[in-house]
Amino acid sequence: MNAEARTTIDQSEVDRFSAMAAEWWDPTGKFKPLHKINPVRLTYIRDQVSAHFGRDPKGHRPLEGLRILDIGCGGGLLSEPVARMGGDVLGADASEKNIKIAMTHADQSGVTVDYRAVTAESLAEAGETFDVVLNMEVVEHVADVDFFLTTCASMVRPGGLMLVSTINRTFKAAALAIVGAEYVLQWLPRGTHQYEKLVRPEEIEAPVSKSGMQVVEMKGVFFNPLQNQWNLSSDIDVNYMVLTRRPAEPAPSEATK
Ligand SMILES: C[S@@+](CC[C@H](N)C(=O)[O-])C[C@H]1O[C@@H](n2cnc3c(N)ncnc32)[C@H](O)[C@@H]1O
Ligand SMILES: [Mg+2]
Repeated sequence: MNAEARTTIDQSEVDRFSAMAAEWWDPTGKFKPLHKINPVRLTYIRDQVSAHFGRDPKGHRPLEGLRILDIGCGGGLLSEPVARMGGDVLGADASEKNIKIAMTHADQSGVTVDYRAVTAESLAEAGETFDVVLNMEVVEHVADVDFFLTTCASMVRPGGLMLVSTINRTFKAAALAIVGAEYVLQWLPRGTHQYEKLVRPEEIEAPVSKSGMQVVEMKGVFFNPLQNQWNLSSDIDVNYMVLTRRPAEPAPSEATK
């Protein structure tokens, strides 16, 4: 395929999210699962990014001054709280409708986020770079996972991080995240996730490594029905997050050794 023809946009996926855009900030609406999962993933992001950049995670604005890309930001459920933690956040989404909803909500909440209706490939082409790329719940909705991940990774500065979260392509995920969540519990509209589009850990690790980054750890995120909440877990068979980092550039004196 001609490199210029390569795109990460699966138009039917983007259209599906655009059609639900009005519901982004309704905690009981179609995005309820993302609202429910937000506390556990935000704590993980805050703690990992703080530890990596030598910040106090319990400080007032631990992410102050870090340039952060929230790729596939939707209505901004992550962008806003990350900006509140001090992050200088660029929220990018392929859907203009999502970006409009995100902008209106940020205005109303008094949070500053640089929202743009653009793709990862256009940001990379423009030479944008970031200390942290948040790549949460998007890879299972794009057209070309390998290209999407190498493009996102290319924007991570030396010494920076990328966090990827998605759903594994396993029998257990088909049973819990598709049949359970869409058909039995009806947490999500039917058709939100297609089994073939789910992403295995090695399909994240390969493009990330190819881009010169390393996997630091993988963490499962599991719903506990008794507590009615999501927790971190060592089981990455269903929902999981991958923390990756780009090695820092060697100091000039070391580079010449
Ligand atoms: C499940 S939502 C995740 C939203 C947000 N990251 C979160 O976790 O709260 C997936 C989002 O990815 C966006 N999207 C799909 N394909 C994309 C692409 N190729 N580039 C950028 N955004 C994309 C959709 O429009 C949608 O808003
Ligand atoms: Mg998803």
